[in-house]
Amino acid sequence: MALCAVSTPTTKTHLGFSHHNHLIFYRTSSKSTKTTTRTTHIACSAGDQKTVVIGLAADSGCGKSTFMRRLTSVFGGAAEPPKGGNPDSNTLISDTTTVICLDDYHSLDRYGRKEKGVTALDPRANNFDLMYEQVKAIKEGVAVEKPIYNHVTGLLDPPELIQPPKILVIEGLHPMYDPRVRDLLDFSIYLDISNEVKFAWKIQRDMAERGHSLESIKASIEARKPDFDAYIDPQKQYADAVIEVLPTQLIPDDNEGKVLRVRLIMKEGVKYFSPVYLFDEGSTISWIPCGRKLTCSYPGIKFFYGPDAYYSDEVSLLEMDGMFDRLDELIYVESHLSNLSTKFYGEVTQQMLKHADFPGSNNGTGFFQTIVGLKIRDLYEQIIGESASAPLEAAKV
Ligand SMILES: Nc1ncnc2c1ncn2[C@@H]1O[C@H](COP(=O)(O)OP(=O)(O)OP(=O)(O)O)[C@@H](O)[C@H]1O
Ligand SMILES: O=C(CO)[C@H](O)[C@H](O)COP(=O)(O)O
Repeated sequence: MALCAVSTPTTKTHLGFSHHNHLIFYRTSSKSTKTTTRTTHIACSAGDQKTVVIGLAADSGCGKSTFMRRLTSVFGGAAEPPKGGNPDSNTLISDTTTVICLDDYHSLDRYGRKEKGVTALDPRANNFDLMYEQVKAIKEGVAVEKPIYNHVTGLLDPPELIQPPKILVIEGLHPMYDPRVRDLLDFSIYLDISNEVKFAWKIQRDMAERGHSLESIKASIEARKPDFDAYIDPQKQYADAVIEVLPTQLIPDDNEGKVLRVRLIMKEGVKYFSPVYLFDEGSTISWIPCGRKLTCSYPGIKFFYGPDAYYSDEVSLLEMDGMFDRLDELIYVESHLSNLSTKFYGEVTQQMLKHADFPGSNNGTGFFQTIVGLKIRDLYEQIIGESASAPLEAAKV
């Protein structure tokens, strides 16, 4: 029997069951907008299957949801909000994965933040103790009652029960900010969207789809920038993979943001993760695949691959500038990449075709997100394979 710590942010006390049917005792407390936690230590049995924890960091509106849809699709099955739960829940559950949004750990609601003059990006508006306790509990196979931040009302709603899944993805502003939470991650990704591109995407969504004015979009980006620079951006140094999205270099002075230069930065020496390479591992290669086998209209497509340094780490860099004209021809590019962790020839292309309507499907954002999704599946299978063989090895000794 292990000693389990379960922390929740409400005043209810009740009993529940983990997905392995172990009895769990929840004891909780809260103050309206500033959440306090009470931790109850109880005897409980941790699950026999480990939950693999993945962190995905990015600013708001930078493609986290789209990435999550691509990732869960790699594992099969649709991701849905918890059945019969709060319609404004931010959680998505599929057979294999549960994606929780770290906005749920805002300790100050919209009104509390306004009163105190802090943004949601400020660590003071977030409860890292609770985030740590709950991610740790889930990793150990124990269900938790996680708060819900309601984006419609701007308030904290009553919590929802989260059962330990095979893969837990924690996505949001701060998955790598707190060292305790960071240490729980089996793999981490940072979506690094340059200011120019972020602005173009925000205009596309918030102006075209949500009726905001250009001035209000500019003002909101400017207002978030100091805290973004101070608390969000530095997390990329800890990421195992970074997807960096920049304006194209193929069109001089382009400011439309339609053609993108996307860089997949993959840390070397990460357990269970071997970087993807183009043609020849470790060499430096510039490749223009346009011609007989790949249709390219203006401004074309350019790939780059090579070793590089990122902060103090050795990395492999794979870069794609430009747009695909025909997704079915992507197989030509795929066949020149190695270490993709696909299960059959053409799996990346198949995934891309399956989600051709998702944002970024005709450029490196969708392509690299799909590749990272496959690498995460591979990492998960290696971890599970290793923990399944560990008891056998121990028995042999
Ligand atoms: N790869 C992409 N290419 C072009 N546009 C994109 C891409 N990814 C995202 N976008 C744009 O950004 C918007 C937000 O994307 P998404 O919902 O995936 O981001 P998010 O980080 O989950 O946002 P939020 O945190 O605000 O919920 C999309 O509606 C789309 O307009
Ligand atoms: O940065 C964000 C992460 O999604 C949001 O701005 C933050 O969660 C606050 O949300 P809202 O604007 O709905 O109060």
